Amino acid sequence: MEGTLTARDKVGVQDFVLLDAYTSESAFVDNLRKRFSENLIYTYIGTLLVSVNPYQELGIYTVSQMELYQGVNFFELPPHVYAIADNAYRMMCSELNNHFIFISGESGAGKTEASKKILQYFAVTCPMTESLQIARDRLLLSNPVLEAFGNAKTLRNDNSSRFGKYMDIQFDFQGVPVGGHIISYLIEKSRVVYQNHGERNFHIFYQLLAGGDAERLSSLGLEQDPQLYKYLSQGHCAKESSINDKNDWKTVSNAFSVIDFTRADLENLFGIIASVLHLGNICFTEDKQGGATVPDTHEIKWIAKLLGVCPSVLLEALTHRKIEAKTEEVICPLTVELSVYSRDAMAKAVYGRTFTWLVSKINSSLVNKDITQKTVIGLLDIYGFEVFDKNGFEQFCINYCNEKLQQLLIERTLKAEQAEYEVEGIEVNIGITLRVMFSKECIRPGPATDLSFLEKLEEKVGRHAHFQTRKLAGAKGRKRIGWLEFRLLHYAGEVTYCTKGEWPVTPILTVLHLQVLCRSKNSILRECFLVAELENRRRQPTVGTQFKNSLSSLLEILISKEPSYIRCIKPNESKEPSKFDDFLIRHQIKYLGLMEHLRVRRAGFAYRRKYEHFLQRHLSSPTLIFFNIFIYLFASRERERQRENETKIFIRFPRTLFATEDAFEFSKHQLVARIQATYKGCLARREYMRKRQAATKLEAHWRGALARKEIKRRRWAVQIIRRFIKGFINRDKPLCPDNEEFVVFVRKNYILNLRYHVPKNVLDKSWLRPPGILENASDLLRKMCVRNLVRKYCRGVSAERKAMMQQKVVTSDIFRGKKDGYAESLNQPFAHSRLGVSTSSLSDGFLVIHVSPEDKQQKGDIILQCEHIFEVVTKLAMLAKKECMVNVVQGSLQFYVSPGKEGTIVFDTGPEEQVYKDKNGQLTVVSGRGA
Ligand SMILES: Nc1ncnc2c1ncn2[C@@H]1O[C@H](COP(=O)(O)OP(=O)(O)OP(=O)(O)O)[C@@H](O)[C@H]1O
Repeated sequence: MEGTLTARDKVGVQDFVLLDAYTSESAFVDNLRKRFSENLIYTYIGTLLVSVNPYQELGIYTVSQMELYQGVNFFELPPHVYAIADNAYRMMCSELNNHFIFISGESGAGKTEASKKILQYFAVTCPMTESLQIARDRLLLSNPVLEAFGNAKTLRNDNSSRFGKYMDIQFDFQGVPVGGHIISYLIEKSRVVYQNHGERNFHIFYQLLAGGDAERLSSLGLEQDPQLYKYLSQGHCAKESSINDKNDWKTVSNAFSVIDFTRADLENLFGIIASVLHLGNICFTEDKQGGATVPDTHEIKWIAKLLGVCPSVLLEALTHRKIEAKTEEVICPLTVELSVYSRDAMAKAVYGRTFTWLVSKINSSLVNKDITQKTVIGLLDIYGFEVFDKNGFEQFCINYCNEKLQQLLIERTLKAEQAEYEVEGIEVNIGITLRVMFSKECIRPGPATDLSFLEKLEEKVGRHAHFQTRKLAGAKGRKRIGWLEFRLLHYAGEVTYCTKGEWPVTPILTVLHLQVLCRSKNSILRECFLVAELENRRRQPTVGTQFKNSLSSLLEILISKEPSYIRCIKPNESKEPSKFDDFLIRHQIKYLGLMEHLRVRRAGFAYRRKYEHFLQRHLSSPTLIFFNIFIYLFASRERERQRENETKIFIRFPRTLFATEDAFEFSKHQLVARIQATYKGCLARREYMRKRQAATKLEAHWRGALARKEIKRRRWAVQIIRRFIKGFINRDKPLCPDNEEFVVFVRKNYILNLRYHVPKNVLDKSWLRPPGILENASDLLRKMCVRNLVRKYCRGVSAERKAMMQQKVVTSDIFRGKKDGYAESLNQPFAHSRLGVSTSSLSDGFLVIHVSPEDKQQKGDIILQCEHIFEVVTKLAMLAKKECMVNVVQGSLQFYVSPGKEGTIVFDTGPEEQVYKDKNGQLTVVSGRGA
């Protein structure tokens, strides 16, 4: 309903219950038309689905569509056949009860398609185990086989189901489809022998001829051309462009292999199909006695071969009949006309029972061997109400069935409605009169002639208000009813039935037929025609009684289940897409009882929802304001209707609901924003909490790891310290495990420290104090160090300095302790230059002793003259260990008189030796010329 409300302005209303003019058929049709023109073929009447055949593919049956509807509240999405299927399935799963979906409508309205869509929906959306896929495939593939044998092209539908079908899909407690069961109703056997112009026989005949290979056809004595067979060519449309028999044959052959048909089954089955075709081609001529005879027994032979019967017995069964008197039996020949009737009767019976066998064979392949099967959903695809120009026994049965089913619907729906209103404390006066039209006399075996049958009817049900014959009708109605007709007023309208010919009040099979068929070698036929039937022939129920019985058991099946309804409507007779024939649709609306149904739904209130659902949808702040007003209005208007156990809100006028809905629409954006914000907030909060938790966890882990590391470190430190202390305590002991580490550490440490404290020069006597255990080593090291320093020092001493030092040693030997000032002199280096001796190269006896003039007070160099200059100079040099200090100059030599003042001695040779000082103070020494 909510989905309905959303889209109501766009294309009509999606639920007829929301129509203002709900009593107007025109408004109903208008709404249907409006939606149909937009390809919206589905509309609800409450929970009933109205479907208009679109006659085109609309793309609304995709897997994504199925997923869309899966598990969604019925009213949340636009009407769809999937919504009905899903609703039934969910209810079945949650309440563990049985359901059925009743699909009705006239031929071509789309019932079979709807049931196929539902089956596909279950196949796709239900949970599935691998082993149960076979059951699912069989369920799906039973359809093409049933359609091949039970469907035919009619003027109204190229693939018209010519039988009613009820299919149970069985589910286990988990909602997995585990099996199925099919019940067929009233296959249209007359089609086997006769088709109207433009119609065909059952598809299987054409499929076999078109798709069967040459070998198979020849083994069945068949030709490919369907025109050669009388039973296939009466409708003059054996070949139909919209039907691909060859392809369909492939599908059916494949389906046969999936649903457990053995080779022998297929041989027998196609033997029967071929026999029916051969039967149709048997021609009778009149013999001299007026009896029927068969001039060409070609067909008889083939039938006898295929069915495994005796040809002469078969021939006799077709051309004779047995008259059973009290004591004797007489075989009488039939006329040509009766032989044709007999032949057709046999063909119909053979095909009809073979179809029943086929259904039971399919059922045995669908059977669920698992006894845990829990619930079922039934699909009832049954012919809708039929009103033709000429209505016979079949229409009577179909309409009887529809009447019964309508009765069931009314009982279930109305009672449910009424019960709901009562529970909710609301009074309803629906005013529906159930029209039970059929009494058992209508279909009771009666006399053989059509007229006497009618008279019997008049006698039994003549007083019934809804029954009329020409005799019973007043002067006005008389003209409209024929002598052999009767008229019934069904819930969907008047139908006039003709009793001529088609009312099989007695069994149509003769004893001779049964005798042939019971003894057939074809195992299918033997299963279909039991010998026991021959013996109990008189007690066999008529077709009508059989149908009535099967209908009663169907009703029993249905009564125990929860119903859902789909009403299919055919938009036009020409099978064209987008063509909406008002007249035709009105007619269907009428006989499908849709207006009646709508009236019932609207008799009380257009809208009823549980309070919580209603509030859930509308209780947002902007709508709340409106809602409050609305509640006030509602409460004041309906106050008298309040009862104690109210659980639902009922709104009578759609406009009130729409106004609420408009307010809802108006506030939708705000709502969406708020929902979005709340949702995002919720997501963000969740994310934040997640991160926070993660961070806390991470932090805890990290801290734990750090703490563990710290503990490890401390433990290690404690061990080290302990070992250190132990080592310290045992440090003086010989090297042992207790002190080894400590000693190594101390050594290492001492040596490392020592690096920074080694003496820098030979005079530095400092030394790092060693620990006790290292005293020896330290001593050795110190010595090595000193030696090293000394060596280094010695290497660094120049020869000059060495000489000076040697001189100092001599000085020491001479003066130490003997002469004052010696100690002070120690620091004063001896200058090399402080003492030098110079002589001239000439023969004079002069020598100059150079003394360094550092002190200004002191005198300068000493000039000496001696006789033994060579000896003096040599001894001086030797004394001073300074041979090199003797300087022998030529010409002149400089000397220091006093610091800063120099003098010069000029040496020269002359005739005589002389020493003189000139005016400048310059001293000149002249030595005599050598010899
Ligand atoms: N929902 C749909 N979408 C498209 N085409 C459809 C739909 N329903 C029916 N049709 C078309 O209409 C044709 C007739 O439908 P279908 O055979 O289901 O009718 P029916 O009511 O079962 O008729 P009958 O009572 O004769 O068996 C289908 O072959 C198909 O072409």
